[in-house]
Amino acid sequence: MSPLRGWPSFPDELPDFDPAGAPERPDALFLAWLADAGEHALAPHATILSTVDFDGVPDARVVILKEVDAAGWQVATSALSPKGRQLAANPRVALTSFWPQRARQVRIRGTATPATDEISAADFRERSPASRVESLTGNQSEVLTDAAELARAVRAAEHRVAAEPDAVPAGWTRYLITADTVEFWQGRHDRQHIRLRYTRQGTGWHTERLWP
Ligand SMILES: Cc1cc2nc3c(=O)[nH]c(=O)nc-3n(C[C@H](O)[C@H](O)[C@H](O)COP(=O)(O)O)c2cc1C
Repeated sequence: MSPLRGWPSFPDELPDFDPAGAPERPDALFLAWLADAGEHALAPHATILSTVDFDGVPDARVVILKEVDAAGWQVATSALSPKGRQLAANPRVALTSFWPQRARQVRIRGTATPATDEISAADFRERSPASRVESLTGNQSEVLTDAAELARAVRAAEHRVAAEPDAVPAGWTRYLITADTVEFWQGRHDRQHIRLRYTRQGTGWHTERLWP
């Protein structure tokens, strides 16, 4: 038997989820689950952003959620990065959050829209100096052939952050992800997992249960 089968997926104690009592809006339920996850997990606001590349092939990576409200889910990245270029060509995305300590998954499908330059710049300036250095270092996801070149670029970025604390790298962008569907999955040990999907309908949301 594969040794991978031995690992437990979820803790013994799982939270309950009553879809009948779920809020009318998915952002409200997401925020409630996020707050709950924050009491049990590191980085509950880390989520997987899936995009589609120029050949129609899916791509995915972890990003941090910056804001969630009735408008949607916000993330930030460089528009010059692979994912940024993919978003410019095809704004259709998915977000997937997974909180194993609570046996909860949320799947969002929607569209990403870049925020204004002012909002994106403000996002960047709120970041810690270390993460500003990281972004100002640039060349994200390019092939690194010489580690010394990275060290030089990091030093240059550190000098820049110290000399120009308001500097914003070209392309830094906040994206608002407007959801079309949001599905909440609550795992259960009896495998009768509880799934509730919200689908946008006019100005409101339609909800339906899904089979496990
Ligand atoms: C916990 C965690 C949080 C991350 N947060 C972000 C983020 O908010 N924005 C970002 O651009 N990359 C973030 N990254 C890095 C991305 O996963 C990815 O490596 C990078 O953005 C390059 O992706 P791309 O080549 O698809 O553009 C994070 C990675 C981890 C593991």
